[in-house]
Amino acid sequence: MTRSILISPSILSADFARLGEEVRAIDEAGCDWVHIDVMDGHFVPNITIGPNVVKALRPHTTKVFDVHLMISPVDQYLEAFAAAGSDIITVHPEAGPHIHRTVQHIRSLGVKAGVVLNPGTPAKMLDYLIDDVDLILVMSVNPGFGGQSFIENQLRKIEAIRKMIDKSGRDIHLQVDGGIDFTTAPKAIDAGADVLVAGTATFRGGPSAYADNIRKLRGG
Ligand SMILES: O=C(CO)[C@@H](O)[C@H](O)COP(=O)(O)O
Ligand SMILES: [Fe+2]
Repeated sequence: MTRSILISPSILSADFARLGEEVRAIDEAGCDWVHIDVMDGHFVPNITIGPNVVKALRPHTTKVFDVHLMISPVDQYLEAFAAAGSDIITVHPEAGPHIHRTVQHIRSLGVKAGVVLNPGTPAKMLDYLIDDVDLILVMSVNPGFGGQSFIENQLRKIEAIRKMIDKSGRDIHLQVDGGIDFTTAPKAIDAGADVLVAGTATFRGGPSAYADNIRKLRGG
């Protein structure tokens, strides 16, 4: 089955001094979504950006803002990220006491809800969430940093989740994040992913290379 592949560049690898320009450059280069990694130095050992930056970037593109929250506790920040212009908010089950309630909360804000599985988290935990999410994200690195190596055994998890999604009959995106490059992208696609997050592989080579990088990641 051929499904269309979406590319969501992680702006973690962009030039932070020129973030607005970088977002416009990946938009013009043909990205589908913009992946925004939010880290708090507590849930993960790195600190990135908050809702004010998301809001400041919003006028630079009309593309989907795919916001990956790596903050704990997460619930108290959902309103701010929704109001800042997020289209999808993706949360880790370990980032709050009640993942099902968190997902319902995100949807109540008029935003699509994603759930993300760390490399050590089994697909099984989706059994009672799959009916309530719009996106499932498989981390193919441990969260916290760009530029890490793809963990190959996550391909089995992607395959298993693809079967769960197809069986559910629901329209759910299956996203993969971490170590996606021109070699690992086709493996993730073959396993059943339809949204690829790529930071290092999109931004490598500077703005003149973005369009080519995105096209190659998509398999073109
Ligand atoms: O969420 C994360 C890391 O925690 C990712 O979105 C990375 O930022 C992806 O970077 P690359 O592995 O593509 O460089
Ligand atoms: Fe991410």
